[in-house]
Amino acid sequence: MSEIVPPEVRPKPAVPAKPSHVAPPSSAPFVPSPQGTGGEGQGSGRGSALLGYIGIDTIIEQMRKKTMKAGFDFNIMVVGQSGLGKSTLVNTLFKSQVSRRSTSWSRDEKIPKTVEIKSVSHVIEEGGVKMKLTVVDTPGFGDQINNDNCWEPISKHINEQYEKFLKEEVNIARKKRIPDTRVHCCLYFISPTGHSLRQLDIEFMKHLSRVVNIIPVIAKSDTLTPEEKTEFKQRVRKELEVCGIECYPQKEFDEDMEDKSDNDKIRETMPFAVVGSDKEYQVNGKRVLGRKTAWGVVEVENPNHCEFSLLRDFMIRSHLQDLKEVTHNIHYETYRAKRLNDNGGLHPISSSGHDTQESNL
Ligand SMILES: Nc1nc2c(ncn2[C@@H]2O[C@H](COP(=O)(O)OP(=O)(O)OP(=O)(O)O)[C@@H](O)[C@H]2O)c(=O)[nH]1
Repeated sequence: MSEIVPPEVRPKPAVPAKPSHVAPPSSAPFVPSPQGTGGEGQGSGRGSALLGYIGIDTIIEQMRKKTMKAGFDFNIMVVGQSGLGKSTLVNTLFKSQVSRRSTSWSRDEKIPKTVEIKSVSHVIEEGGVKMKLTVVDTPGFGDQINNDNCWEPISKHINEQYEKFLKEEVNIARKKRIPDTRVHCCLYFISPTGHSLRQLDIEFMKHLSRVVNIIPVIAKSDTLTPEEKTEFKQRVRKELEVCGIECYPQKEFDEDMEDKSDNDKIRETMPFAVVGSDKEYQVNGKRVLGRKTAWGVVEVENPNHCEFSLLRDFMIRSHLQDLKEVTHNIHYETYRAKRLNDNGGLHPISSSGHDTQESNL
């Protein structure tokens, strides 16, 4: 395949791009015939398998290379009362110390009585692909005596990231690649009470589901029996429906029937009943992540024990890109449209003739 040349110096292509396994073209220029048999009759002598070959099928490879070079950003926010296993689950998820435990934050520190938001970034590499994972933690959420409006600082933080992105976007000399600090996914930890959602859970999800992708999880599900778990999950789904709360993946954004059928299965499984642990144990000769109890090891990645692996596969393997797209195309777009609309739709020009958009956003 030909070398990548910046657009300014790139000559007009005489021969379309081809995969490397294709023999080099003859010196004759490529002239597509009306029948789509390019090169035919030009004395090229190429095999019939190459006739009409344009090279569209190399687009995926081109995109893969570009994306690999640029790398991925993925930002997860974890929200829930203290002690529900947020740090443990995030550590389990990426099998590395990616949550706040890896920073100077110490377990002995007193839990702050206000919601303080902290971000920690790590670069994870797998199979040559780099991903910058940022975990946004919200210690102190719901830990106050009066938890009214405790979702507000979280909502403010999410909107601030949209605002940052918007400011970069409307800049005349904008960066080639705008740093993305927007929250792509919010894991909301539900306490494993076995009863129902608390008012705080409902309030949080009601307000935040409109601005961010929420994935609810039942924390520490090893503390529930299988029957209790099933009933609790059903009750939570019903409550969410009654309250009109749409978690991710939202029905209205299913793109086609295949998408709908895949997402329906996920919606029927939610909220994921998870168990977290970053400790390994020997089970049947294999090392597994688990929680050792007096009755045996709860295997975190065993789907018969909990839904951690379902959550991981869903969030990382099947829906990571979609989480980012919904964030950009729906949540950010809604923020952007409202913000620019509030601003009169146009950037006001100051008396000096300068665009005042910076000061007005
Ligand atoms: N039974 C059980 N215990 C868990 C689970 N996950 C974490 N724990 C334990 O719960 C305690 C609190 O876990 P953390 O991960 O620190 O909880 P957190 O939500 O990050 O808590 P804060 O840091 O206070 O916000 C630790 O002792 C963990 O070992 C789980 O799935 N099941």
